[in-house]
Amino acid sequence: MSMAPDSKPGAHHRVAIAGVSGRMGQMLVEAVRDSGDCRLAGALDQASSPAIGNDASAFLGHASGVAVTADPRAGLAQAQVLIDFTRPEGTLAHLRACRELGVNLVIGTTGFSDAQKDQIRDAARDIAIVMAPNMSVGVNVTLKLLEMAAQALDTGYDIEIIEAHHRHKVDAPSGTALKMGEVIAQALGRDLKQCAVYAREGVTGERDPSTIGFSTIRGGDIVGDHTVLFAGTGERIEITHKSASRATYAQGSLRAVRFLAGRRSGLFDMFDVLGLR
Ligand SMILES: NC(=O)C1=CN([C@@H]2O[C@H](COP(=O)(O)OP(=O)(O)OC[C@H]3O[C@@H](n4cnc5c(N)ncnc54)[C@H](OP(=O)(O)O)[C@@H]3O)[C@@H](O)[C@H]2O)C=CC1
Ligand SMILES: O=C(O)C1=N[C@H](C(=O)O)C[C@H](O)C1
Repeated sequence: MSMAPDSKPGAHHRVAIAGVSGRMGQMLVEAVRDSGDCRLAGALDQASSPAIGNDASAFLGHASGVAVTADPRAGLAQAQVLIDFTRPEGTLAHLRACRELGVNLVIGTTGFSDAQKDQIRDAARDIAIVMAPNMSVGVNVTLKLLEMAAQALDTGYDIEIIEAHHRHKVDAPSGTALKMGEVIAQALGRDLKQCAVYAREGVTGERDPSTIGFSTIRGGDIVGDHTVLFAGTGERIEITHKSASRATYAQGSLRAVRFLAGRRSGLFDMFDVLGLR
């Protein structure tokens, strides 16, 4: 296996990655390695991870010269920006370290509570953050399509959001499905907290037309499928996005890194990064 250290003298975005041995972490290491303008500058994982102390790119048969550490200060020391795809409690620990050290943050993690989101909003007074439950261009364009569809189909259409993911996913519904619900609810002047229906069982009664329903499928290695169904009388419209590879999330994350360069504070999402607002 060839292990040539990666020097990239011209690269100017110094990127640390949290959850570096995870599905997204590994995809991000590869995307950074293959990019012309980013360089791996730190690699974080849990103290219990067998990867601690190893080179972060070893799984690619390549040496980045960056060892995986569980110490956020060590992992962030050389970084301008951290990309975090972990779990909410991990992201919040990294957020505190980023705030102390003035390191910007790209958050892909999903499953935050409202209180946890408030902590992120507060930290964005001191550092610049891009946070989005889905970094792919396709999903963010789909969100815009949903906004338009919801406005045009505001009466007479029942709205159901169906998502499918791999067997390892721990949160439900997916962050993307919830975001789709929020976008649709906002377009219709509804509050998702009041109108979301997350489960149905037994004698449910007839469907309340003001609700937005969610269905979750978990199985195998499904990367991520989302469908929004607008079911009317005599017709139905389905808007579907299917991910076949996590590379799209990684590429979107690198676009977020470039967007954050030179920004000192503020909370942004992929609509800002992609100019879709
Ligand atoms: N925004 C987007 O575009 C996308 C978002 N996601 C989200 O990203 C997150 C990660 O997904 P995925 O990569 O599939 O998950 P994985 O479980 O494959 O990876 C998570 C990584 O984070 C580490 N980790 C877990 N808990 C903590 C913690 N408390 N502190 C620090 N590190 C921790 C894990 O370590 P260990 O293995 O040792 O537990 C692992 O290295 C999920 O919330 C998912 O929904 C996923 C894809 C796209
Ligand atoms: O856990 C995943 O895999 C994914 N999570 C994100 C979500 O919860 O929406 C994005 C994508 O669907 C993959």
